[in-house]
Amino acid sequence: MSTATDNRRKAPAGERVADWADGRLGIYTLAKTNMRKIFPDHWSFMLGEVALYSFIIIILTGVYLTLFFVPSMAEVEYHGAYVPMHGVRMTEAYASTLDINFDVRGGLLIRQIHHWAALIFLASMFVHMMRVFFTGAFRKPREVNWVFGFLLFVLGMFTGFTGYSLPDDLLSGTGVRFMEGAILATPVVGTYLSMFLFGGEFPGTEVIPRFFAAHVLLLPGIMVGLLVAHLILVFYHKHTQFPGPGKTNTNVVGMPLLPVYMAKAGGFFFLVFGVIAVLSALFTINPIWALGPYRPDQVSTGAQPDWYMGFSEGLIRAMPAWEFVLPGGYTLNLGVAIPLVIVFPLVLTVIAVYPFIESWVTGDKREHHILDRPRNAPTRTAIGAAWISWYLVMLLGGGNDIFAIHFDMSINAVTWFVRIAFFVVPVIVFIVTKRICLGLQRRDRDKVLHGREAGIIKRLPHGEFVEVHEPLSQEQLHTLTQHEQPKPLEIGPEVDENGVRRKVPRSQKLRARLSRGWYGEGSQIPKATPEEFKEIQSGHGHH
Ligand code: HEM
Ligand code: HEM
Repeated sequence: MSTATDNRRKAPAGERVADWADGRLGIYTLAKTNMRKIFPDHWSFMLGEVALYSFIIIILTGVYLTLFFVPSMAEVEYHGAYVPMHGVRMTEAYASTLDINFDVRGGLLIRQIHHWAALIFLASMFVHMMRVFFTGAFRKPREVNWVFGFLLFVLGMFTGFTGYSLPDDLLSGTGVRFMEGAILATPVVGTYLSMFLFGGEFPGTEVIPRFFAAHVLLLPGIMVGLLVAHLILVFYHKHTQFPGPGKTNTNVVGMPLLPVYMAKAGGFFFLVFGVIAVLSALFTINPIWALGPYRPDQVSTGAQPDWYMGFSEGLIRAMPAWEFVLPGGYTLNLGVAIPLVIVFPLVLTVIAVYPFIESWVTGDKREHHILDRPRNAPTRTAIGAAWISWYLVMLLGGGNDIFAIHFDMSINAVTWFVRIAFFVVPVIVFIVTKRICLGLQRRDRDKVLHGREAGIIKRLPHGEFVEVHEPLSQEQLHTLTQHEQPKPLEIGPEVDENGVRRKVPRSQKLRARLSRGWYGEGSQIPKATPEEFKEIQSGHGHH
């Protein structure tokens, strides 16, 4: 007679491991609720993924660099593999970075991958942020996730800056000097802050070890925490989707996370890694051996920060060198304080709180899971475009010397152009973008009412030529007409029917005025009404 135990077939090994884990971690319930989670498909949703994958690549390569990099400002005489530097006195930080390039196996490639991945990481974050901005994906309930993302962007900038400074070469030292200047220009506390950061007079012997701790531990640690929170929120809110048939504020149309999305994401990771590796293998970045070690009394020509710091560099180069000595001998360096201590943080703050500003102006407190087509939010799109143009102008300002040399122009002419463009270009771009959006809305309206121009010309029996218009499909009609066209906020009459004045706070008046700019006449083209559509369809007014 056989026992019950003999009869029971042994479960496959994988299932047994899963059972074991489920008993302790509850993975079945977790997987059941999340594995079939739907992800909508659109190429622009891959931008966040590029940021994610380049961040992973940065961490992997960073760990390798940490094995060989020596974060010390102690002076040594170089005798490594790079002969032209033999006998030169330098810090251990610089010497160890030379060693990473010339003595460590794979060191140069890993260093290049780390640097290229950093540039792509910040660029992808920037473009991802623009995607979120232009489609209105930051609206309720995602405002907090916008703030998390914003913090990732700022921390990414500073992590990049501290990393860039670690090799202690002439270029990066010049960047640290720039930062010291900004700190010193801060009224009242500047000198104390600088002394605190550098552990005494610039450059001292402390800044590299301190930047190292911040670069490999503190800042990436905070970033990993924020990133986890960011992705949990993406999961929790579910992803937004572009308007289309069957897509509503209460559903998500797309592919399940497992297996489709996971397979795609895995492949995409290797694609991003591959592109960064090819870039790093082919194009030299930051050849510190050609720059030499940092010395405070030297600056090389054409010194440039990485692109994401170019905005602040432009601000400072365009600003006139205003400096006043106050009674009592206190120097106020407005030429540095205005751009770096006031304008730069102010710009960052406005970006951080933008979702709250917009919802205050529009009075829109509803949840949005369907994205805006940028043309249907002309004011927001125009603000975004104006901001990008402003950023580019400042980037040009940050490279004024490079432009002057390459285009054989006077550096003063470039600087004056940037000063004027700083005020003029964003205004022009704002107006032009808004008009383009309205033009596109008008085209949508025409397409809805009259169909798509087919490009086929027909001659009627009485001799008239007409162009054939093809009607749009139901899906296309839905996409072009699903958006709402809210009315601007009204504050109502200031005097009631009994002649009693109602006090309207100034902030409400400002809000109403801004709301008119957002939704009022001239900011949206009324979409075709069902009546207009029916009339055209029934044959009247057709051409
Ligand atoms: C370390 C940097 C970042 C990573 C790795 C990251 C990653 C992601 C990923 C993978 C998604 C989902 C897919 C997508 O929509 O692209 C996402 C969504 C989102 N991200 Fe980021 N992000 C980063 C930075 C930012 C920044 C700088 C912002 C804005 C300031 C931001 C705001 C958002 C918002 C609001 C969503 C939700 C969008 C939606 O549901 O449509 N993120 N992020
Ligand atoms: C957002 C994250 C990060 C960014 C944007 C970033 C960026 C950079 C940049 C631009 C450099 C200068 C590279 C060069 O010499 O050309 C650098 C250097 C360095 N990074 Fe990072 N990094 C990040 C995270 C990390 C992490 C997590 C680690 C370690 C676990 C790390 C370790 C290092 C080391 C040791 C160096 C100095 C060696 C060298 O300059 O080649 N980094 N980093």
